[in-house]
Amino acid sequence: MTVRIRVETSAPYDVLVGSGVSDQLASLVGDDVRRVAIVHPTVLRERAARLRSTLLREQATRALDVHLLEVPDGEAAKNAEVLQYCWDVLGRTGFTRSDVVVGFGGGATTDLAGFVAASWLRGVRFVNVSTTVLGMVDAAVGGKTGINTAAGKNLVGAFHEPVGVLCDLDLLVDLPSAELRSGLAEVVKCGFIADPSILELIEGVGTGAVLDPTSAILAELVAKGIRVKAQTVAGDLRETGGGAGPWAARGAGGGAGPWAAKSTGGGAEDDSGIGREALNYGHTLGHAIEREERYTVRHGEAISVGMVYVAELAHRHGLIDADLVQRHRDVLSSLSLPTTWAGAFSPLLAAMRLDKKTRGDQLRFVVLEDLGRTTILAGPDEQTLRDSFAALAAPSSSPGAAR
Ligand SMILES: NC(=O)c1ccc[n+]([C@@H]2O[C@H](COP(=O)([O-])OP(=O)(O)OC[C@H]3O[C@@H](n4cnc5c(N)ncnc54)[C@H](O)[C@@H]3O)[C@@H](O)[C@H]2O)c1
Ligand SMILES: O=C(O)C(=O)C[C@@H](O)[C@H](O)[C@H](O)COP(=O)(O)O
Ligand SMILES: [Zn+2]
Repeated sequence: MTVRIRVETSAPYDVLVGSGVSDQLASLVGDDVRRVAIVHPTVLRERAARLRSTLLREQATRALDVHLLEVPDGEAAKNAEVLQYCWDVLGRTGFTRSDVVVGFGGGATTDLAGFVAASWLRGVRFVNVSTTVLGMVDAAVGGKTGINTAAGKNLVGAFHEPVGVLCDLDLLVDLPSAELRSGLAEVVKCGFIADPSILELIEGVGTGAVLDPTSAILAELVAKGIRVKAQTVAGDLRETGGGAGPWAARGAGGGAGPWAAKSTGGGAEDDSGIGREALNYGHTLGHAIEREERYTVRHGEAISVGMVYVAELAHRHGLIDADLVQRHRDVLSSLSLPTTWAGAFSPLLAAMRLDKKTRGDQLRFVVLEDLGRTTILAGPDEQTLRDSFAALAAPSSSPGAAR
């Protein structure tokens, strides 16, 4: 069965989820296209060659050049050097504004490919064919593209939407289970910020089915995650805040300008809706962990820890009760995702200051004010930040062991 989810931004597009949907790439590439660049990681070399053959077969009646741009696996592709390599290939092959970039891989690959498409000739069409759970439920949808710099995660990029997204569930069978779990962290995020039925499903069925790449349960969770992402970005594509979307996120932003914090010194901002920033739940600390650990920690693992952190922070500000904090630990650890962290806080605090939600000197965190309802906590005091971090220590913590 193929599920079609519409992303209703100003240039709407569909996300297709199902077995074998990558065969539909030809229909998204368009008729006036002369060249296609498929950006893929090393691990998908053979599958990318197959994707190319299928595309050429479907378009056999006309001239089409399909170039394979192999990039390093994972986060090692999200840097200026690899970006430059992609630009060089596009230049050499005469890529024009009517040609198409295809991101074929996980979130790291589609973030890079999207930024290649956003920057080449100031913007060419692109399609994502996502191959990881994390990519399907999150990275491939919504048009955030970019790379890392030495200073931090995703610090250079652009909003540039794909013209379509294909989530081929057949591709998940080769995905290492640690990667699958990492992707589920973003699904759990969607459960806490917007759709608690996700949490109920995970809690109700047991992890066997959830972690089985061929299960109907996983397919359902992927579709639910995409719906949250699609509806959230539809209301606030460029993360300017507000736009009380269907998920009723509340907090900062809105009419008073996106960074008009309504309260300082650790207050929950209060306005008409936090819009897209809700999707950053757990990411302030999570991105800092990724950077400090030189990207040896998976994105989903880092944000798993980050979600427990902001749950602790919200609890210390009287926003949520201890049971809801514990629910974070329970659901994430049931998926063998990390909920503890050891190590120094100061470098993480320094990295968090470069988070994109920061305004001036004021750190801003996405927190829950209830299950399924987010707000922004602006400028919490440093002691509370440290106390919440201390709560991440494992019961018998030794440095480096509590992951
Ligand atoms: N743009 C966004 O909105 C957005 C949203 C969430 C995450 N992200 C970004 O996405 C990235 C994480 O994405 P990810 O978890 O997909 O990681 P990833 O792209 O690094 O992929 C994980 C690993 O799995 C390999 N892989 C990919 N597909 C495979 C398959 N089908 N079979 C076997 N191996 C496969 C990759 O080569 C890589 O080594 C991070 O850089 C994160 O910042 C972006
Ligand atoms: O789509 C969004 O918006 C998100 O915040 C989704 C996140 O899961 C994702 O990791 C995103 O790349 C983070 O964006 P950033 O702006 O904090 O770099
Ligand atoms: Zn993320």
